[in-house]
Amino acid sequence: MAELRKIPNLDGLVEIFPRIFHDDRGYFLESFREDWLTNLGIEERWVQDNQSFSQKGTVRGLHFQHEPHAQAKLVRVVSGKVLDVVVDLRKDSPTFGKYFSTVLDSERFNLFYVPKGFAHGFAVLEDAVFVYKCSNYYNRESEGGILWNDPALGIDWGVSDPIISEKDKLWPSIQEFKEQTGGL
Ligand SMILES: Cc1cn([C@H]2C[C@H](O)[C@@H](COP(=O)(O)OP(=O)(O)O[C@H]3O[C@@H](C)C(=O)[C@@H](O)[C@H]3O)O2)c(=O)[nH]c1=O
Repeated sequence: MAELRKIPNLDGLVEIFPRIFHDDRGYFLESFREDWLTNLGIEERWVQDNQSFSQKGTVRGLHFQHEPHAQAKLVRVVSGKVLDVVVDLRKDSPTFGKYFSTVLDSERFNLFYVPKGFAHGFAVLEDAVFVYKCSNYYNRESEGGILWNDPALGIDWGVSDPIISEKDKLWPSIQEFKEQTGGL
């Protein structure tokens, strides 16, 4: 059985630690079970799987999609190690603007469930193949983000001077985001 852990103080986030079976051949694990989440009352319809590779020292994020294309995500690595980061952008959330980070690695193969309403990103601590399920299709026009290194977020990414896309250098601060949208 996998171990499920709700993240205290940030409602809606769940970390999942699958049971890993090692033997002479290698290892086996269940990398997805719908009932992990439905047992917690979380219903998602996963419609898209994504995979990316990133070199050590990369940061991707912090991303979300606006409604009606908002996405919940179920993220993990298949190789390497990342620091996965989410920021609560839910309009009426008492924890709006708060972040949570957790290490995802290919020893524990832990997964992280990120509901709609959060910005998501990760810093690559060891070259990583990152895979994730999404509950809505990619929609370029609905892409949004906030600036990964906005001092107001206070995120310790564990990398300095990262490899980062031009797009990700230009997202607004959380203050600008809040003024422009009020939240997700
Ligand atoms: C995310 C995505 C990108 N693309 C294309 C657009 C672009 O040409 C190329 C690379 O896109 P990006 O630079 O946005 O990729 P990336 O920075 O890896 O974007 C991802 O970052 C992480 C942190 C997330 O949370 C994801 O939801 C997603 O936003 O792939 C798709 O075709 N489908 C998709 O679902």
